[in-house]
Amino acid sequence: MREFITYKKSLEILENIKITHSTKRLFISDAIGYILAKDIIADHNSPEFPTSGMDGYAFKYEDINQDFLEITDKNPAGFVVETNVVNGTCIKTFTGSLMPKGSDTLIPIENVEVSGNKIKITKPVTKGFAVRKIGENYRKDEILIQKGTKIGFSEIGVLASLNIVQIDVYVNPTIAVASTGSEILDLGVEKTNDSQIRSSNHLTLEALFKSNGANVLQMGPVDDNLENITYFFENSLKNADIVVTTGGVSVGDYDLVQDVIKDKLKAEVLFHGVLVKPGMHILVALKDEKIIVALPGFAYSSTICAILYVLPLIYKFRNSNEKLPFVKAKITQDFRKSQDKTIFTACNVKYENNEYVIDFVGKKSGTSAILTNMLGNPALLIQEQNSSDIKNGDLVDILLLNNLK
Ligand SMILES: Nc1nc2c(c(=O)[nH]1)N[C@H]1C(S)=C(S)[C@@H](COP(=O)(O)OP(=O)(O)OC[C@H]3O[C@@H](n4cnc5c(N)ncnc54)[C@H](O)[C@@H]3O)O[C@H]1N2
Ligand code: MOO
Repeated sequence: MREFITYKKSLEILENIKITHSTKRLFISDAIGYILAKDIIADHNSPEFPTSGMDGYAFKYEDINQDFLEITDKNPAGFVVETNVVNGTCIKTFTGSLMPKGSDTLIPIENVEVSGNKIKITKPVTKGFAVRKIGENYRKDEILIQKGTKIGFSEIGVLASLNIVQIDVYVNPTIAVASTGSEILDLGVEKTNDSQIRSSNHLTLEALFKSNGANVLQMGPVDDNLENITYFFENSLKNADIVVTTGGVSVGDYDLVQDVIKDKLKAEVLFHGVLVKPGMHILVALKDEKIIVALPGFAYSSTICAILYVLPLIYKFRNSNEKLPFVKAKITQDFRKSQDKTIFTACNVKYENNEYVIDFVGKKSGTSAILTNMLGNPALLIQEQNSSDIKNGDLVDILLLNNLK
């Protein structure tokens, strides 16, 4: 009989798996979604010089009460004006232009009357008005983006403003994915008997892993015999960091995946069986520093276990500060604790009045085959192994699923 470990213990084992990280250099626009491998530090102030934030006239604030100021020059953005501002004068200056030497304040065009080459200030401003100070945006030597950050649009903008063309990122893991089972058919393959079903698992997992930053080698449904499954593993272990399968890990006569992992590959099994629902038959093993995650065949079970176990491995390979989005939520009905396991139940989630609220409207109950329960705006209600029944209005733990799509 296999020994089933607690969910907590299984996470500790996963946490202790050692991973060697590697990095590569990418052009910034190609790095979207990757994890930064080195801090980004500003090598200059931004702006480097006092810069105008509006269109108007640069002048000395001490002249604010003068009847008129003489316009002595024009100062378009992209040029450096030679003329200095002296008392009694101003220089027409535009948004993005450097403030001319001698000036300290900008009076917007809306605040003056112009006659000939003179302006009269009709609506005064405070000293330094509309002048962007040196370092307003960032200061030289400031750490602007920390190692471990996921690169998105705002990071790309900051990198471009620093004139950084390429950055070092962590290499994303490659995951080989396959589904097993003699009853499962790939898309488009014709049914030859009533017990055959369409394989959804391999494609659900490909989507999940890709949306979370992994490269996927899609191996499709694998014919359910020892030879094919062994060949699949041997081949995939050469080309991937993680190999994920579905099916063939429980207690049936035809549960061949576990036999191949244990007897043919002689992989080091870290655990086979966790006190969770769904997914109690999950098997995690190591083979020559590669990680094997064999998930149960049921569609809901394999998806939940992939979220709980494979996504954290992806985060680990990416050396990122990403975490599964566990939050607290208010439940709107009583909910019984049905088994002595950590239980993950699909629910609907919404955010209202500053809190997450969950319900189970439209959710079907039955076996772990029901993947449609994860459509819409889903979350997972988490009931700890040693917890008791939940009461309407309680604050409960949930995992937000739409953040992972
Ligand atoms: N006597 C027992 N029977 C079962 C137990 C048990 O403890 N004792 N555990 C049950 C639980 S819980 C699960 S989960 C499943 C896990 O079994 P396997 O991992 O061996 O998976 P299969 O038997 O191959 O498939 C289970 C189920 O899922 C369907 N399936 C399989 N592959 C796919 C796919 N690619 N796409 C969609 N659906 C798939 C398959 O048709 C089966 O209905 O074992 C229970 N039995
Ligand atoms: O381990 Mo199964 O996934 O609970 O139905």
